[in-house]
Amino acid sequence: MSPQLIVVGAGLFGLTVAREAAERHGLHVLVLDRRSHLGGNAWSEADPETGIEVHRYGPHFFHTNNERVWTYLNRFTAFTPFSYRGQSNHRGEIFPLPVNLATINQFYRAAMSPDEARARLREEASMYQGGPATNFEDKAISLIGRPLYEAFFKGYTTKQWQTDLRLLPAETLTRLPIRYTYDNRWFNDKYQAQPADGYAAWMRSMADHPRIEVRLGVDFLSPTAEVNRGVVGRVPVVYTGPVDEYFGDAEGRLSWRTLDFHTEVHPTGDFQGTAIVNYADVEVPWTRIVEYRHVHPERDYPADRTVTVKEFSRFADTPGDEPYYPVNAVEDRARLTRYRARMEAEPLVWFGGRLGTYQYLDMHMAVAAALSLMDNKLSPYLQTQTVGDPVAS
Ligand SMILES: O=c1ccn([C@@H]2O[C@H](COP(=O)(O)OP(=O)(O)O[C@H]3O[C@@H]([C@H](O)CO)[C@H](O)[C@H]3O)[C@@H](O)[C@H]2O)c(=O)[nH]1
Repeated sequence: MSPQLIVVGAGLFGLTVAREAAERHGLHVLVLDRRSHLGGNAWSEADPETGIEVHRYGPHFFHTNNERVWTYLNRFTAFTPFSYRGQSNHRGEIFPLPVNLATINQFYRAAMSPDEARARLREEASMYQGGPATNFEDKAISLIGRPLYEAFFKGYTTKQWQTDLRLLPAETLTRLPIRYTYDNRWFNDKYQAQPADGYAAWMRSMADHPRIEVRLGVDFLSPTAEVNRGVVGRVPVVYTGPVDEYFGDAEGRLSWRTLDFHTEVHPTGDFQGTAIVNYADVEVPWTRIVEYRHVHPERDYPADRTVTVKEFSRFADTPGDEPYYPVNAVEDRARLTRYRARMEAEPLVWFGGRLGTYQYLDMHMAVAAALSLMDNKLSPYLQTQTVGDPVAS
């Protein structure tokens, strides 16, 4: 096949673009990924000892309000309903999260009504006397007051980000709802579900098209790769790898958090009774324990064994570290502005996805952004151009 579009990165953004280009425009699309599997960080596989599906790069819970994204993805996988409900271990006691009426009442040893709880948190929050709350700490204190912030957010976020919490953006906090009901679903979205046959099957189904060729283990940025950046300017490229790496760190390294995982198999059918328990206190070195069997209660998993994964967060500063979370501290934002100018000037290259745009994208956001790139930029371009100069395959 002679590629007419090259997609670098086989994550959800890249696969959506590839599929759309193949279907809408009949293009031959070459998808490259330096990893040995599809799906980016959404990849999952069966634990060899128990058969339980484990998300290799940490838990992925699909959720969206976007009808178009939901309808689109249902072409590639069936979904089973799954609403993630959070729990947090604070000083040896389990509290429901995100902060809701049960959390507030348990924390204050009270039986407040929704109105009473609102009034109580308003009173706590009124202690905040600063200016506009634009950073994580100020935002948290101005919303829920210092006691709840210090119990459930300060220690956890310090462990997760290891950055001064006054330098983290407020949006990191506002990913989580605060509710005055007993609802502890993590997300508000209309659709909350898991791919019925797992993430690997979903990703393979997206890539399964006669005009899409996938080559794994190919690093587009390596000059010795069989297809590499030498094609830039001749063939349209959608690049979803790290943007700073693409430009040789010319504007400085963007900071990322990475995760280390500690997997254990236990001789019991249920280790913690739920999919995730967060550990709020800074003295506990891990951020959370994930027990994957609870993500698929409908499956026939072993009754006498279960697998858990402890997560530890740190800066991605060693070669080979996987970038997970853009830290997005003040100096990162300045660097990103300069990278954006370079991205604009790069001929025939469209940047996308979490790594390519340095954005904290959930799965549905990656798909929506890919569809939007097709609608607003790539499709208009492809309709007016003769796509030529196929690269040797
Ligand atoms: O106990 C907690 C939990 C969270 N925070 C802070 O809130 C930030 C946002 O939380 P969240 O988006 O859930 O967490 P994370 O960034 O780790 O996202 C990963 O988790 C899943 C999913 O959200 C379920 O957990 C998602 O798919 C992943 O990207 C968080 O960064 C903390 O700063 C807290 O303080 N205490």
